[in-house]
Amino acid sequence: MVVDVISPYTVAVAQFDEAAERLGLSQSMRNVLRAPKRELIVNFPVRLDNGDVQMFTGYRVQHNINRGPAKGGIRFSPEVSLDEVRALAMWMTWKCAVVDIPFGGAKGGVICDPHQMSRGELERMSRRYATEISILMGPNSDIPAPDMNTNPQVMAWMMDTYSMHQGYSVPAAITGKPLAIGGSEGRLDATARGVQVVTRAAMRHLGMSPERSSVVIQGFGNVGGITARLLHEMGCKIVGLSDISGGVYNPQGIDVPTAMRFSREHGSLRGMPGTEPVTNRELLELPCDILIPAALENQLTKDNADHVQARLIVEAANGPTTNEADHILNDNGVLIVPDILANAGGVTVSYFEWVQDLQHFFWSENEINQRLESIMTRSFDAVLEKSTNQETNLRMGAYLLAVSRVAEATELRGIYP
Ligand SMILES: NC(=O)C1=CN([C@@H]2O[C@H](COP(=O)(O)OP(=O)(O)OC[C@H]3O[C@@H](n4cnc5c(N)ncnc54)[C@H](O)[C@@H]3O)[C@@H](O)[C@H]2O)C=CC1
Ligand SMILES: O=C(O)CCC(=O)C(=O)O
Repeated sequence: MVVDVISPYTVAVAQFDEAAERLGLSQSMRNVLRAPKRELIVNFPVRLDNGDVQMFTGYRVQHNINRGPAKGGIRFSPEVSLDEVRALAMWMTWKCAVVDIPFGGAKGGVICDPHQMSRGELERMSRRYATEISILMGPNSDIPAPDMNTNPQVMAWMMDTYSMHQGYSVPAAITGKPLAIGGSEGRLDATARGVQVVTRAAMRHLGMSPERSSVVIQGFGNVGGITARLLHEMGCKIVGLSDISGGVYNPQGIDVPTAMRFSREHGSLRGMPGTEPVTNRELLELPCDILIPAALENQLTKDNADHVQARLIVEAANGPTTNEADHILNDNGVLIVPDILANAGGVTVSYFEWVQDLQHFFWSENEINQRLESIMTRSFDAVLEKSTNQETNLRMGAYLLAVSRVAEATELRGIYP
């Protein structure tokens, strides 16, 4: 059997090209905005617990820094590749522009399996990776944050390593840190809270009510798990959940706090009592009103898009839908809230964290959540208005807004001759 390998960067570039065409951008501007500005590949040694030394490969890609310092998370996974990091960096550029925060786009990653590493090995790898990319990092140049399989502890090690090299603490060099060292209230929940805000807005647009809406969520980590909790609290019926080990389904509804406890105690959702096991593939095709992919890229493809039963998809993950699937879903009348808008709550509160670190003055959780809600609501409304005026879908509406903002900054700076 021939398996299609879908390049996330090809998906990202095709999305950009369509927006550039609709905006009528000059070929020069397209060339500037399409190309990643900097790509750093690092191979570095880490001592394992058994005394051996293993070489790891990591990346940091800055796609565009015309609107501000490069910003974006760090992913630890065996699947990390330069192509993936490049795509994720490009999506960060448009994401920061959609919500209109003064950052450019970047992303980083290390090829590794953190679930097979001890805490000591993970710390040594995180610190060495931070050292390797410290030539790019800095509060005015490039500010990493968490992404898949990284968390506040990894950010703390990276911040400490960067600060050791400077000779003083530089909390604003990284976001998503623990509160005790300059983290922000609300950052842990921020991506999911943003997903909740746009899901509610999209439901209102479609005339759906939480009490009569069923939800399936793929991925039960920082983004998927907290999104499940928030939508459950909002009154939605969560009927399907999954993690890397597979999915669980109950058409009568899953009690999310119980699922969280079960997952914590057993290491996965597999075997949760009162649920039926499903594969991650089957999960995406379950009967439901709202589908929220919150794990990986390329989950909705030409092979399964026609089988999706949801009428609303909210892309909590980055790049979960291929371009072919996007066309099929649009043709089938499914409303898709695109990743660059849907999951922008995380980077928005990262922006708040950076601002608080720079001014050494911290805000309450209430202030953070209110500001986040206001930015996400304003951005959703702007994207909806743009897509309505331009007679296009929400993804293209978001791209038209984002790309035109980055193009305007580029034009004003006179970056190309
Ligand atoms: N953490 C953040 O602040 C942000 C994350 N995102 C995106 O959200 C997505 C999830 O990230 P996090 O929740 O932070 O990661 P995480 O590491 O906390 O959780 C990832 C979840 O996905 C599951 N998973 C991994 N591989 C899978 C597979 N092949 N099939 C099904 N499930 C699988 C894992 O078991 C876990 O439940 C990623 O696409 C990430 O780029 C987007 C914006 C911000
Ligand atoms: O919080 C940030 O700076 C970036 C989070 C991230 O990696 C993302 O939005 O995909």
